[in-house]
Amino acid sequence: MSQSPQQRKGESVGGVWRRNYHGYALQVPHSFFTFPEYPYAAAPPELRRRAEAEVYPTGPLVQEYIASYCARFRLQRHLVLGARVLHIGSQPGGRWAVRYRQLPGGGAQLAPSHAHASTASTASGMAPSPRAQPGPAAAVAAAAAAALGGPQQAQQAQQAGEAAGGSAGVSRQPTHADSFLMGTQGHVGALGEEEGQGREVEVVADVVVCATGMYYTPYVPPIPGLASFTGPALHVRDFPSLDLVRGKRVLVVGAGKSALDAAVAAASAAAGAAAVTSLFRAAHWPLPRRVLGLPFQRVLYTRFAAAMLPPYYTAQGRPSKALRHALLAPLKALFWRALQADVAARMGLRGPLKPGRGFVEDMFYGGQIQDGSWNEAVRSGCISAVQGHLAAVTPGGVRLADGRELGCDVIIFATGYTKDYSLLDPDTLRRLTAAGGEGEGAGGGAHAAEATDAAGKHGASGRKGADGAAPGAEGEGDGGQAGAGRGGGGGGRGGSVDGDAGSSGAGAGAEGEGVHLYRSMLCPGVPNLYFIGSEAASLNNVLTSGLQSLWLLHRLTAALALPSEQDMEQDIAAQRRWRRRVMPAQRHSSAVIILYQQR
Ligand SMILES: NC(=O)C1=CN([C@@H]2O[C@H](COP(=O)(O)OP(=O)(O)OC[C@H]3O[C@@H](n4cnc5c(N)ncnc54)[C@H](OP(=O)(O)O)[C@@H]3O)[C@@H](O)[C@H]2O)C=CC1
Ligand SMILES: O=C(O)C(=O)Cc1c[nH]c2ccccc12
Repeated sequence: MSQSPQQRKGESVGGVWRRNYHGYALQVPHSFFTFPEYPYAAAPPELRRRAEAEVYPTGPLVQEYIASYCARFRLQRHLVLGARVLHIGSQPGGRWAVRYRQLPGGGAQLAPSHAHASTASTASGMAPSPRAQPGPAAAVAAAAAAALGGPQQAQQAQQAGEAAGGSAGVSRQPTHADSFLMGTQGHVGALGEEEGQGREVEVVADVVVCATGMYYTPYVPPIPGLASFTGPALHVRDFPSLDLVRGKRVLVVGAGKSALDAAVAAASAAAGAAAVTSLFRAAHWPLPRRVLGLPFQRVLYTRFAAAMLPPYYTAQGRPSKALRHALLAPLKALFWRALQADVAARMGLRGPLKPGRGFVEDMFYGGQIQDGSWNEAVRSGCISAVQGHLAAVTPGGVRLADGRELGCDVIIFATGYTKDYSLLDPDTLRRLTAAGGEGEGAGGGAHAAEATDAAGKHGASGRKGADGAAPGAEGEGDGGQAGAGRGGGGGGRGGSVDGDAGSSGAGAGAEGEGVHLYRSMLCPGVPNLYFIGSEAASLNNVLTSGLQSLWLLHRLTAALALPSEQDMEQDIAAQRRWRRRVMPAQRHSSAVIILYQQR
């Protein structure tokens, strides 16, 4: 099996917006993907003009916007570029020792004396330190920027002449970093070949903020025979150029946003592919840009939509809320049925293209805005849509569970992302995965069911809950999930698929339903470690990260006191029970906020 093409670029900020699949673009209007303190109207005229012309901007434009944001708030001063974090270990006194490798050509070194805002070092983010206060706008802004993508942010400005290191020696920097924001160079996949090179550096930080993103570490299911495939097999994130598919029979695995977009790109006339097949195990509800005669956001980004949801976990045990929701149940069912009917009609969803789950339950997978191109391409025969379960890869294609064989020359796995917190020391990792209490017959706070196990449950839930308003009606079954600590299934590291299941294992539970945190941001019993963006999926991620940054700012300036550890544990446990009842089990279910963002 051949390697996927690697795209090597200079460093810059932007995470997933810096490089992704061919033709990727923002699925929401750019006004919903904007730092509150930096509307497009405040951007330089050239960027502003281009954004005005693109309500749904292309990925590179979003990346430029993020870079422009960094320039505006002069965040370069706080960035360490081309730094690959190797280990984050807790130290006595609640501090963290962060060890990283400064990659050759990897940009600027940490220069504490030049740092203006006093911030603590992070794996790939930053946080204001309690000691000397940065201007809130800059601090919050920087943290929000860090939350945008993968491990991550860098800025070209400091790059010149910094062919850092070259030798593999270990240097111990000053033991206390005043302030910096750390980022690796591009995707992890691009770094593998540099393993063993560069200078190792260790710094001690008061606070670590993990802002490594929800969608950074590619997930490729462990499929037998993958290594025997003769053509390229890659994760969708490594599909930046149509050259890969010219004249080829292309198989795209998955039915999420990336999968449908990649299939449309591969089936375009410009790509000149010989054939394109979308293979998926279950269809998801597409969300058209207009629903019920209105722009989608006028319907779904509202308190009305929030009121139509199953009650939030905080309503548990409150009779008045329970009564209100019981009274509203018929209206909720009606509303979601009307919405589903409208979407199904608008997008021509029939047969296997019509999702079995109700709209609300399905949104817990992440949701996706579609402009109808994929459905149109399927209708016109440019894409063949095949529903089935991938059982094995053969040298010339794939075999499905029902025995069908599909021949193909290229496989694009648009099978989503996982988390990898294996940089954290084992004790911290154990605490993270145990948050909210262990037990309940499910093997700990973070399950380690593989996606396929989770699919078993999805399959079982099948066509129930079609009214979408009461997905909880399926009961609390945790069946099929067991045993924390399985790290399998995270192949695809190195940018291509090597079939080496388990190579990137998250170590403890990130293959299951994720880590359950207090307010999606911290783990009781693990002081000075915060998560921004990497454990929260909403329908407005920049805003969510921005709000989390503000919260953190108040927390670190001691303006905000936390509840007791016991109360936080109880809150996490209540939330986890509710999630298991209301949401389908999947890799990100501990982090899903989605439509509840309005509450
Ligand atoms: N422009 C934008 O703003 C974009 C935003 N996004 C967002 O990023 C997030 C991630 O999207 P995406 O990259 O599409 O990933 P998703 O996780 O949403 O989708 C992964 C897909 O892979 C399938 N899959 C996973 N494991 C297996 C397996 N073992 N066998 C078969 N199929 C499997 C899933 O199937 P199943 O559903 O059955 O589990 C699903 O169809 C989403 O929230 C999306 O909205 C993504 C792209 C662009
Ligand atoms: O803020 C973003 O990055 C988003 O695109 C959020 C998002 C994820 N899934 C969605 C489904 C419908 C609308 C927005 C989103």
